[in-house]
Amino acid sequence: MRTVRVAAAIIKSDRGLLACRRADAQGDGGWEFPGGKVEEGESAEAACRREVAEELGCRLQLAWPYDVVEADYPDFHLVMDCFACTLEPGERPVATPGVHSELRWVDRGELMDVDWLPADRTLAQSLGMNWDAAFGAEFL
Ligand SMILES: Nc1nc2c([nH]c(=O)n2[C@H]2C[C@H](O)[C@@H](COP(=O)(O)OP(=O)(O)OP(=O)(O)O)O2)c(=O)[nH]1
Repeated sequence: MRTVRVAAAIIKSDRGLLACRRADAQGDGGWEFPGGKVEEGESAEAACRREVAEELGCRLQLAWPYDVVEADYPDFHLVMDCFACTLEPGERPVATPGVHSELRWVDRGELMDVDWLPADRTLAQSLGMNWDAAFGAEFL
């Protein structure tokens, strides 16, 4: 099966983690962490920073490798490099029409209330369990 390599940004602010609702051709889609496909010859971190700039119009400050998530979808195998990120001071994400229909900051206790894409559910669970380790002051 075809493998699709994706990089995703788990962006933390004092309001929680940024969840983005995909604007699919059929309308509103599932919720995801912003990101997209890694291009030929590009590092996953560079792809993560590029996609956040393109889709949300803002710059990441930190981008630490958090996990690599794999999932089998009906038509492809997903390998997704996920980074624990912060925004450069003063940056504010704005949804690009046609890419995301809605943005939402999700706090630790709300992580499992979100209708995540299938690959993101276990990731969200792991983020809830490892919140302090991933986003503690000593880490970020
Ligand atoms: N960005 C992102 N994609 C995810 C997540 N979870 C998940 O299953 N995916 C899947 C959905 C898509 O099939 C694929 C990413 O493709 P994409 O459409 O965002 O990539 P892209 O921005 O480069 O899009 P394109 O221009 O090539 O269409 O990975 C996630 O948390 N973030």
